[in-house]
This record gives sequence, C-alpha cells and structure tokens, in this order.
Amino acid sequence: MNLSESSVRSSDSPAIQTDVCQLKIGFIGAGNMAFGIAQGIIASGKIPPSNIIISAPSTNNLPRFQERGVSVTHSNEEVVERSRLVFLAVKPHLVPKVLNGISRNVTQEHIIVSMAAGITLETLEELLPAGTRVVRMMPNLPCVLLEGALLLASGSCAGEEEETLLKTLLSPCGLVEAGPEPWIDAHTGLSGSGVAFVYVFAEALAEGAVKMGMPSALARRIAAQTILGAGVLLRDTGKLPAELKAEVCTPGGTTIHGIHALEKGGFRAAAMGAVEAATERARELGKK
Ligand SMILES: NC(=O)C1=CN([C@@H]2O[C@H](COP(=O)(O)OP(=O)(O)OC[C@H]3O[C@@H](n4cnc5c(N)ncnc54)[C@H](OP(=O)(O)O)[C@@H]3O)[C@@H](O)[C@H]2O)C=CC1
Ligand SMILES: O=C(O)[C@@H]1CCC=N1
Repeated sequence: MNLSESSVRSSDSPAIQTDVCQLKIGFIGAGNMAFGIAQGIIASGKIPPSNIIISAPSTNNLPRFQERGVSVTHSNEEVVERSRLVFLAVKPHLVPKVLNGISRNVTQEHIIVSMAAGITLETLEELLPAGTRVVRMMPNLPCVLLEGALLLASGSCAGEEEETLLKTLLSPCGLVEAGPEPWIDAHTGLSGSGVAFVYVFAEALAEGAVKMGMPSALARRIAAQTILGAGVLLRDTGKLPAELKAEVCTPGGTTIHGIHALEKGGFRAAAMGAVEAATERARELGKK
C-alpha cells in the first residue's frame, strides 16, 4: 500500500508523506502483546523488520525480536526519535512514568497507540504534548498467531485516517475494528480477558473428560480442537451461536442433557458476569 491509498492525516495534523513500507514503527515494552503485534506487522510483509525498533529495561524479552531482525534498545526516547508510529505496550500502571519520560520527544508527526488496559484517551492526551495524535487499542493474545481481535478508538487529534492506517497495518494480526472509546473497555472484557475465560472453559471441558476416564493429555488436545473448530464454524458460517447449537442438539440426545447441566450451573450468567467484571475493572484502572 502506498500513501496515495493511506495518506495519514487528521484535519490539523501533518500527513505522513512516506510510503507505508517506509514507515518507522516503535514499541515501548517488549512483552507478550508487543510480540504479537510485531509478529503480525512483520507477517504482512509490508514493513521490513529493520524499520521496527523496540525498547525494554531488561534484556529478558529482547532476543526474540532481535532474532526477527527488529532493532532493540533500552531507551524509550530512542524509540520515539526513530519512529513515527509508536505502540505503547507496558503495563497500565507504568503508562504515566513512561509517557513523562518520552513526552518531550513526541511531535505532531507521531501517532501514539496505547494498548494499556483501562488507560483512557483523556489521560493519554494529558500526558502528551497538546495536539498529539493518540489512538487507544485493545488487542488479545491470539495476535501472536495472527488470529487476534483488536478494537481501536481515536483521540481528539486522530481519526479515520489513523484508523485506516492501523487497520491496514494490523489486519494480519486478525480482526481489526474501530469504535467509540467506551467499547474498548467492553472489548477488554469480551476479548482481551475473554481469551483467558475460554482457557478456563477448555480446562473444565478436559477435566470433565478426565473424570469420565479419558487420559488428561488427550482430553486437553481434544478440548483445544473442539474450541478451535467451534470458533471457526461460528466465524466462517456467520450463523448465530443459537443456530449452530441447535444443529448439534439432537432431540432427547446427549448435547441437550449437557446444556441442561450448564444452565443448572449458571454457566451463561457466569460468562456474562466475567465479561462485566473485567470491563468494570478496566474502567477502574482508567480512573485517575
Ligand atoms: N497480555 C494480554 O493478553 C493483553 C495485554 N494487554 C495490554 O498490553 C500491555 C502489555 O501487556 P503484556 O505484553 O502482557 O505485558 P508484559 O508484562 O508481557 O510486558 C511488559 C513489557 O513492558 C516492559 N517495561 C517495563 N517497564 C518499562 C519501561 N519503564 N519502559 C519500557 N518498557 C518497560 C517490560 O520490560 P522487560 O522485558 O524488561 O520485563 C516488558 O517487556 C498492558 O498494558 C496490557 O494491559 C492488552 C490486551 C491483552
Ligand atoms: O488482564 C489484563 O489486565 C490484560 C488486559 C486484557 C488482557 N490482559
């Protein structure tokens, strides 16, 4: 893609005039999510790994980036100086400290993309120079395997053009959507945290089979494949969960007996409550 397709500009902000292939990308924080997003960007083949730079205080996580041709540093300021698009991938409580450290290096040429759970656009904008183009993003762990689900929301100086650039860049990571900021916290519950809820379900399914006599390693493999297959069917057929459920439930058969047990256990309310609790926690993390 060239920037005739993606000339990235908000009303009062400078356009990024370079080709997307030339875009310099930085990551502050080199943990699991930075790795997932960087993998997706590299997999797209549009950005050479040498155009990506990443920082972390220790060397614990840097070698896996280095092995892929990404530049590494311990200096967050160097990341900002050498990049135009900067992903902030540190834990939420570190965001103020990190932004205070880089703020004087940030210009209106930069786009700052935070993936920190709960940290609001308002807080990010307060911690950065006036006029900074800021985007909040919530990814999830399967980005690592290019099967993620990401939601974007733009700050007051960013908008459709920044979102278009990010969608193009991040689409190899999985599903990328944009929406109003309040949806980011809900997406955190549904998908960012939701991945872990699915693992709890996977564990419980497998343990059910172990209880019924199956060896645990086999039960775990089958649980994983069952969740994968069910997810792909749901995504690729476009059918409602209820429709697919009806296709599995033979009247008087095994499935409906199992579903009755789930309903008696309050499974549906528990799952809804988990998304609600995680969303509320994201909102709490965002409070100043
Ligand atoms: N994990 C997940 O599933 C999801 C996480 N998120 C969000 O992504 C963000 C990152 O999470 P995750 O990748 O899991 O976290 P990790 O703990 O895996 O990684 C955090 C990274 O931040 C680095 N770091 C710590 N202090 C600094 C600093 N002062 N300057 C620069 N880098 C620093 C760490 O360095 P070092 O390598 O030296 O330890 C580490 O590389 C969080 O805000 C989280 O809310 C969002 C969605 C899903
Ligand atoms: O648990 C957390 O706070 C982060 C955000 C979403 C997934 N992990």
